[in-house]
Amino acid sequence: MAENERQQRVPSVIVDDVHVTYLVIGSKGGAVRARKNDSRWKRLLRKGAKLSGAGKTEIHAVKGVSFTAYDGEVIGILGTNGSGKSTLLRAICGLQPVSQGRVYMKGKASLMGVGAALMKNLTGERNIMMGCLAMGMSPREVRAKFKEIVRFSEIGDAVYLPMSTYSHGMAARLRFAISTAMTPDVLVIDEALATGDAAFKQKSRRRIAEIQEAAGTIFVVSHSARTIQSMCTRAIWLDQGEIRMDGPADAVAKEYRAHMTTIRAERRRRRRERRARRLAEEARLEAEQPGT
Ligand SMILES: Nc1ncnc2c1ncn2[C@@H]1O[C@H](COP(=O)(O)OP(=O)(O)OP(=O)(O)O)[C@@H](O)[C@H]1O
Repeated sequence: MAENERQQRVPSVIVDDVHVTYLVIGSKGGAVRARKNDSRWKRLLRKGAKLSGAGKTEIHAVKGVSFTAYDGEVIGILGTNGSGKSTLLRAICGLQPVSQGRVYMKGKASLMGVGAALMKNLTGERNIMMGCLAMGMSPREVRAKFKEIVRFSEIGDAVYLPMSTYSHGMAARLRFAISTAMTPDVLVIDEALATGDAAFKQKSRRRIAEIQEAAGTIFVVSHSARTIQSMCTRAIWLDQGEIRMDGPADAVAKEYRAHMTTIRAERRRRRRERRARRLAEEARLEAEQPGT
């Protein structure tokens, strides 16, 4: 990239050597020892979790992540389950305390999928009010935006019904409409684009483009390299809490896909080997049976 182009870019988020460690409390030493033999816990331990005899488990979910995001960038965060994507984005939004490092932010971040803030037993109308207030809008601003939010979410009169009566798609559309009601400096979208029909996806992409044009920065989390490739200008691949690759979305998505293909082939190979071993063992036992 040319030096003057680099100088013109305006940083919106600086993530500086960020670590996030979860402390899970509530198991006694014996239970901890028992969990060491549990395959799920073995997986966690491989990812950096530490078991302590005092009934505490430390999960080092994000390990020294550093990068600078710029205005106008749409950054995809890629990674397998448990690689730390959501944790990192929650830390960027200030919703997750970091155990080390810092996040510097120009302006305000809005985490799309204000799921935590929305309440199922309240109507869509009340949730629009609460969700927008939580994002820092004034009651007057919310009232002014109300119709637009309902129109965008396509839920019609259901806005006056409790959210518990909504389909998954209706709830997801309302969340998207609320979280993009104002143009945030930094918009964080966690897996939300997977929901909704093709037309709504198209509409949400247009809205994202509008935010991008308003010189904001957008982060998109997805398991799908294809989504990241089609929507993002840049991608960061997280692997076990660390950055494995950071670069143009096309290049990162391509590498990630190749890596996943290798992993899947390796899993298939191991499954075949396990099956062959089991069949061989069964055949051996059968051959040892008296009278066979
Ligand atoms: N609230 C929590 N308490 C304890 N551990 C957590 C918590 N949230 C996440 N973790 C652990 O932190 C690690 C990273 O999780 P995170 O949800 O950030 O990953 P992810 O890449 O977003 O996963 P997914 O794609 O499955 O949503 C995982 O090992 C997970 O078990």
